[in-house]
Amino acid sequence: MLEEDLEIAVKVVIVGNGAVGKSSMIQRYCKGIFTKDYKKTIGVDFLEKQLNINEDDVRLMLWDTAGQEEFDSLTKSYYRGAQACVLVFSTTDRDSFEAVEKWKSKIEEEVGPNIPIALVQNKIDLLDNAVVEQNEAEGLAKRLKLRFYRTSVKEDLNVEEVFKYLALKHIEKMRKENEQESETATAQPIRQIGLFSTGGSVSKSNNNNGNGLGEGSITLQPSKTRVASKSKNPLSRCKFF
Ligand SMILES: Nc1nc2c(ncn2[C@@H]2O[C@H](COP(=O)(O)OP(=O)(O)OP(=O)(O)O)[C@@H](O)[C@H]2O)c(=O)[nH]1
Repeated sequence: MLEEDLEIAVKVVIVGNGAVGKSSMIQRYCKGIFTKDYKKTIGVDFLEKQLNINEDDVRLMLWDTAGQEEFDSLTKSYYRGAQACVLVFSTTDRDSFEAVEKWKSKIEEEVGPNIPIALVQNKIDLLDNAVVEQNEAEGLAKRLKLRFYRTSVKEDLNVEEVFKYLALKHIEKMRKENEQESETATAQPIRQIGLFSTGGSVSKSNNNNGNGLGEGSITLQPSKTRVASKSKNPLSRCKFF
């Protein structure tokens, strides 16, 4: 299969207290709509969005998780395998800001410390009723080493930027891991034929011993999160399940 027929799939989880605007953010990003009604998420929802970043086709699988504590044990199981995270709090809800560290720990407990996270202060159209100062939000982002965005889902401010940043971070991370793997593979030549890991690209160590067969090996590198079959149908760029 040709490289250009592949796309990068990224599992993104959206977390944060109830009513901060998580579902609205995904709806805005995927469907371009905003509704004033609040319908709390029961468990989890899932939407998908395709985008193109520097020639790479990326499919974001967006998991919208319930912010209410009653769903905690259920939503936690959906964090597994997440490759990026949007952590949202609201400009008008102090508790949601104070819960940021707790959400970060919850995510990292399930998926480890290296997951790219964007910290998002939503509802900045309501700055007149703000209960969180801009500098304290920025300070928290700095202390937790998270990229910080201020968004208004209602006014469609900065929403795309959040997801683009996470997609870019994921691609960067994937490239680094691939490079490290190839470096390790060249540094330690494998001397057995038939040793391989699942899927992906083939690399050959060519150590010909004179009988034409060589004593080298064929190593199959894992293909990471790439999935096959790039869809050319523009209507399929945003799906709702
Ligand atoms: N003014 C304003 N209201 C917003 C914004 N984003 C979301 N809302 C409103 O905030 C309320 C809660 O939004 P939701 O998206 O349902 O919140 P949620 O975080 O998914 O909530 P849970 O499902 O309980 O976790 C809704 O009434 C939205 O219309 C925003 O940027 N500005």
